[in-house]
Amino acid sequence: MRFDIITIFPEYFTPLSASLLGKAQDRGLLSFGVHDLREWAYDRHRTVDDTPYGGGPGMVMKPEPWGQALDDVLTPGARLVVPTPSGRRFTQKVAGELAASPQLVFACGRYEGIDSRVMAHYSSPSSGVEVDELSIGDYVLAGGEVAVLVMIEAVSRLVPGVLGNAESVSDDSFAPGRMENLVEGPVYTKPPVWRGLEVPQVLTSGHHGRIARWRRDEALRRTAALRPDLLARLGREGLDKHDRRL
Ligand SMILES: N#Cc1c(-c2ccc3cc[nH]c3c2)n[nH]c1N
Repeated sequence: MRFDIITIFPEYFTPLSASLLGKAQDRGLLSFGVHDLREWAYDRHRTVDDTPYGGGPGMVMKPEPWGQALDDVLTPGARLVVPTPSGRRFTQKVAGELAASPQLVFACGRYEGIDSRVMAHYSSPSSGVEVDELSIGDYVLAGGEVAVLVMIEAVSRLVPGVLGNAESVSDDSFAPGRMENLVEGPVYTKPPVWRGLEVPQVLTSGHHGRIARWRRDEALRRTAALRPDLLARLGREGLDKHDRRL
């Protein structure tokens, strides 16, 4: 899977060569291209912003450099992802959708955002590109770079082979299927007792059925306590007969 990022702050993306993502690149599972938008700003000062039409505070990113950059970077079948506080919520389900794309191109806005004609241009059916304006949450950042790091990490770990055999995405919080609309329960490792606190006995019982049941019960309890909004979404069809006993 190919990720391309267009930004005026390429240095934000040096972490991509670290840890999980670095190893996945070395194994040829993922590839990244980080591009400085100013390479497509041809005036002497490499200008990428200007004052907003209609007045108002701040600056808006000019369409011309973005058009040149995206024309060069996008390939057929790519998805263009534009982080914005006004976008569709980025969720585990959306991450799964994006993970199916051969190429994701991320447009990192700054200032008051990117001239809206850029998204309109690439949203037209003739462009052959799918455009997703996405938000990682209801708070305001200074630009799209941090949001892109979040999305890349969430999407990359869903690409087959990126996670080791020991790790699984199917039991993740929010994972489609049995964990959709649920958060994970508590986790434990050695020592069996720490500062007087013991590991729940069921986890050392070796009884896999009981362990699976306990984990689901704990996931339901934690979801009810921490994310009742998700539990409401789960609805009765998402609960099995045992769950309803809780
Ligand atoms: N995704 C996302 C965002 C942003 C965001 C994204 C792009 C720009 C460009 C200028 N300011 C931005 C804020 N703020 N909060 C979110 N959840």
